[in-house]
Amino acid sequence: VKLTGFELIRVAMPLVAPFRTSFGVEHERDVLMVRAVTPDAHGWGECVAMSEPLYSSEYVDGAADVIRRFLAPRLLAAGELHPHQVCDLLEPMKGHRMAKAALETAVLDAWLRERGESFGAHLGAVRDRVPAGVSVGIMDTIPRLLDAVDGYLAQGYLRIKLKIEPGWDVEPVRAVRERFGDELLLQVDANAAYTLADAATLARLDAFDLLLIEQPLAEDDLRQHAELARLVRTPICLDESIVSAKVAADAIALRATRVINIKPGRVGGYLEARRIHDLCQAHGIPVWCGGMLETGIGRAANVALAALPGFSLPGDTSASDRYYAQDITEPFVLGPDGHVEVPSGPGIGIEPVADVLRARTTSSQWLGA
Ligand SMILES: O=C(O)CCC(=O)N[C@@H](C(=O)O)c1ccccc1
Repeated sequence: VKLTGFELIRVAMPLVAPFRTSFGVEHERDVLMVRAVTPDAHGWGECVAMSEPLYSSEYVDGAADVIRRFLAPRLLAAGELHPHQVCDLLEPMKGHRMAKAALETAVLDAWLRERGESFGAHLGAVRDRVPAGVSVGIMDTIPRLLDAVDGYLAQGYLRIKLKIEPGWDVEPVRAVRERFGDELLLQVDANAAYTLADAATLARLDAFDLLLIEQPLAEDDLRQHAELARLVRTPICLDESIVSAKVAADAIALRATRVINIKPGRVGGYLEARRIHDLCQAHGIPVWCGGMLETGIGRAANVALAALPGFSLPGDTSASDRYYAQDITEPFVLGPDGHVEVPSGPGIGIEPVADVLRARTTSSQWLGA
């Protein structure tokens, strides 16, 4: 593609309800969107960085700054470039994977729209709809948690993921398992809130036939997760730790993980996400698509990724109304079978609704070639 420039757009996205995890409560997302413009098309990328560096070291103002000052100029200086060259062009700049992912996705989306090829087709999707799981935050009381889970199951979600943290783990999980029965696909996400000293507590979760325990220990605790995996029967799934295919290979070799949550923003983009998918398939490691409360822009690309053959577990590819009363795009909805449809149009196959984007935009900046 021949890039004429990038537009950085910040949008304010109020959440339908506060979303509480082990690192805090979110009421609104301040989302950085990247629009890549070429003479014949434009493409979209959503940066998944949060407002504060709580999930990882990245945060939305930092992502905008590193794109403005260091990353976009390199791509604009390249003139003509293939989307598959973006990660090599940006490699000299260390880290900032969520910022890089947004740029690569926008360039890839523009290139695909020019060619009339869908994101799913390009990545190797084998399905036109994917099973939807839902992430349930930490609640004030167990009755409130049970009501929330009941509501999501009534909407048709096929898998429940419960956020846990020390003090909110065994009892809430027991209550959900007892209330909704043994058939319910149930997993937990600790967001790195535990240490090896908590192994006995985490082992008590083995009683509830969970699909997996997600990221119980710190992001850089690969060896410790391998040790925990010998003390706990439930499969360990890594999220924050898996920042690249290289680290995924180490985690698999160390037996630190038996399932991997793939988040394109965390690993630097959808092309690296596909490399991790391919690596995991080679090792018989199931993967699923994680979520970062994306708007319909990021959601569209995630749903396409979740349609690849190795994505054998429902992902956090919920409907738009899980987080937003009004999405920036036409909303993703849950079908009667608890699945979400993979967009089939060129590129990510969806566009922001112009007047919603305008109404939600808090700032925009043009970075010209
Ligand atoms: O459904 C979604 O998009 C969110 C799923 C979810 O729980 N995301 C968690 C996570 O740790 O995976 C998260 C929430 C907020 C910020 C970062 C991460």
